[in-house]
Amino acid sequence: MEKLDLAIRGGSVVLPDEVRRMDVGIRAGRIVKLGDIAADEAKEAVDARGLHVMAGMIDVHVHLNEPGLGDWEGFESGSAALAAGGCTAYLDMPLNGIPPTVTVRALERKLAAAKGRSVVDYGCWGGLVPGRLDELEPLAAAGVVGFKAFMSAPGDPSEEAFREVDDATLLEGMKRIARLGKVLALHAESEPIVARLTAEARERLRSRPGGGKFVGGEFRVGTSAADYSATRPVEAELEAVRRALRFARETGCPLHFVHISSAAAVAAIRAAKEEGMDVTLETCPHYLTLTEDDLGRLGSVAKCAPPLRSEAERDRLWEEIRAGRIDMISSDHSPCPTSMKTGDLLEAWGGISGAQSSLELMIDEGVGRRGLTLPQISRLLSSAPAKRFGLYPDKGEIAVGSHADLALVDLSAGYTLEAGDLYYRHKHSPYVGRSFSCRVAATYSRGRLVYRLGEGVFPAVAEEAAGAAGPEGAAGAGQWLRAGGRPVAAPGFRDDRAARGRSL
Ligand SMILES: NC(=O)NC(NC(N)=O)C(=O)[O-]
Ligand SMILES: [Zn+2]
Ligand SMILES: [Zn+2]
Repeated sequence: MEKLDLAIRGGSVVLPDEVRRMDVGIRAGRIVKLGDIAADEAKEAVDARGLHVMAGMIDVHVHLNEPGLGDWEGFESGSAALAAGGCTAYLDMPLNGIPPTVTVRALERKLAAAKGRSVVDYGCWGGLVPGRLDELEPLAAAGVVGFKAFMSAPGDPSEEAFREVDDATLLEGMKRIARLGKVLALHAESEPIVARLTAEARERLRSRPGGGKFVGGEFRVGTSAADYSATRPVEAELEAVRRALRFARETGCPLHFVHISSAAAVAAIRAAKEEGMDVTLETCPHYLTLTEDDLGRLGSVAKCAPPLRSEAERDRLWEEIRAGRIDMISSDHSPCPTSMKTGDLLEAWGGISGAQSSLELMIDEGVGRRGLTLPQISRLLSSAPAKRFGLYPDKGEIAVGSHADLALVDLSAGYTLEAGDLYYRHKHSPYVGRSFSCRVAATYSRGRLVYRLGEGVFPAVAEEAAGAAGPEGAAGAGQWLRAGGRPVAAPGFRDDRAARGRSL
């Protein structure tokens, strides 16, 4: 019998329904054995006693900004941060690179930028934007995992940047994406509501030259956290979610709602699921661990859209998680130069740098304080994303036959996150200064050590790096996860369109 390449011994392995002490045997990048492994069975062994062994997180929502905006983030720094956070695969959004991924040519440029430079595996979203409907089919054929549309303005107003959809584009896009068998991911906030409230907030700011206003007896200059949040109320999210669900009901388009921030939106989506619609949703660690008060305290480093909400809303989202009504967790890592995170809250970049902290936050808060189990966390971070986006059974669970994509987590290694711990190109994050009760100790991608605490990120072994080095010299062995075929329908989806006589 050929020897195992690696045995990870003595860890507590997080399986779909239980946590069990066992060894994990790896050969040729896959898990080939779960159970006791003798010392001479493997070429190499890692002592994982005292650690939990989890399936690597699959982050379905990150913005790595290449090509074009590599000075914001890039495949090397972004994927290194993900690896250090226990993430072994990610799906890159069609913005904020230049050009955005809305044509096959742009996808090719993105893939060229990523090739040999990502530490872990990655897939790519294509974009649904006005005027580019005919690009959907070629993009699907080229292997995008699905399409993403913004229902509100994405923040970069420049000519060549990604544009939000109008309703006609959204409706026609859904018809076509349904025919292509892909999922449409939506940033759901109502542009009419947000644009009007933002214009009014700007007007108020201008009419207070050099001045400010009294907030709770305290004189403040500029936009407060409450002012900013009021420009993007829960109603704006709910209206967009409802409209998108209505269009999806008409067109049969599978939907995935990104970064849902309110229990009301979760409830609307749940009702659609109960109707049998093919729809899923994600929320992000920041909506579960931070509130509007943190935005007030931290400033624009914690600015995002939809905005951080109240403590009550955060607690309701945890209830939704506990009840199994939130399908998955993504980071929505939306980095930028730190200089864009200064100035007035209304004008600062909207987006949180969080890719490195998702798994630790979910364990720290979810398991440590909210009574969730590790298998529940693992479903949210790994198996649900893998199943929804066609990566299962290669990825998403610890099972014989799966890729050896693993995060080794120390549940008793408390630490305080410092800016210097971050692998992002720009070392800001609302979690700097936060104390965590656990820490990722090591990450394996297809059986290859890509991160070890205290040692750092290992982009690739020398042979793999040869010929694959990017412009900056470092190389990553992460592979492009080219999508093919139909994704798996959302849990509970009943394909009774034919029975209802609906024509697409
Ligand atoms: N242009 C962006 O990257 N926006 C992102 N920004 C956030 N979420 O604040 C997003 O996903 O909407
Ligand atoms: Zn968004
Ligand atoms: Zn995003």
